[in-house]
Amino acid sequence: MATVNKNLSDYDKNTVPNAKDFRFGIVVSEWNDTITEGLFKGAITALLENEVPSHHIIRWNVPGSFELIYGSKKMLQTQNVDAVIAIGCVIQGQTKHFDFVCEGVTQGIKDLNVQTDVPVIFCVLTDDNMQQSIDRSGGIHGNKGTEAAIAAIKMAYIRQQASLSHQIDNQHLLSAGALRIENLPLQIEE
Ligand SMILES: Nc1c(NC[C@H](O)[C@H](O)[C@H](O)CO)[nH]c(=O)[nH]c1=O
Ligand SMILES: CC(=O)[C@@H](O)COP(=O)(O)O
Repeated sequence: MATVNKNLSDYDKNTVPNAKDFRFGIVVSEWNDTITEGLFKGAITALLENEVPSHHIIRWNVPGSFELIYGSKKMLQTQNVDAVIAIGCVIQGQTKHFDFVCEGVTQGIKDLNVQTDVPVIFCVLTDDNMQQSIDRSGGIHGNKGTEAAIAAIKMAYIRQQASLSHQIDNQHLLSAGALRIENLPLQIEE
């Protein structure tokens, strides 16, 4: 389904987990800042509407979308966040640079999701022209920042539940008598 058939700001509040204890990092590209500020507004509004305390949200700015990769990596490495939202807007110019920036930031953020334990949400517009970006950052097609914030809450919840499940599994094993190998007395053969 293309964006034209779906308003990016629409979501069912009943499907959004309780987010009041989660902390979020938001990394914002300064390229096309009229658009990225609109995306940020959509994201911060959705987080606050879902009871995320304002002091649980940390924002960093980076020069362009390509720097979202490093900025998001340092955000999740140094700040105690449950998810990161990477906000950018890449618009086709006269050269193939658009293709390389879009591919680079896409692969870079994918790599962060594979290699780290904190979900990084891809809130990067990759548009043919400024009007498409306006339409998707609070215009007729809604706000991708809103969509990204809801995704961030849902992924933070999945991360939390996965961690709890892992702890329960371990606790179950220990309580069922599966002692840790390092606690067993070692019998040294003479
Ligand atoms: N043309 C756009 C860029 N280009 C800049 C790169 O993202 C990067 O900052 C530069 O190559 C230095 O590493 N960035 C955008 O976010 N949007 C564009 O339309
Ligand atoms: C996405 C870009 O880097 C692009 O907007 C830069 O414009 P140009 O391809 O005309 O140099």
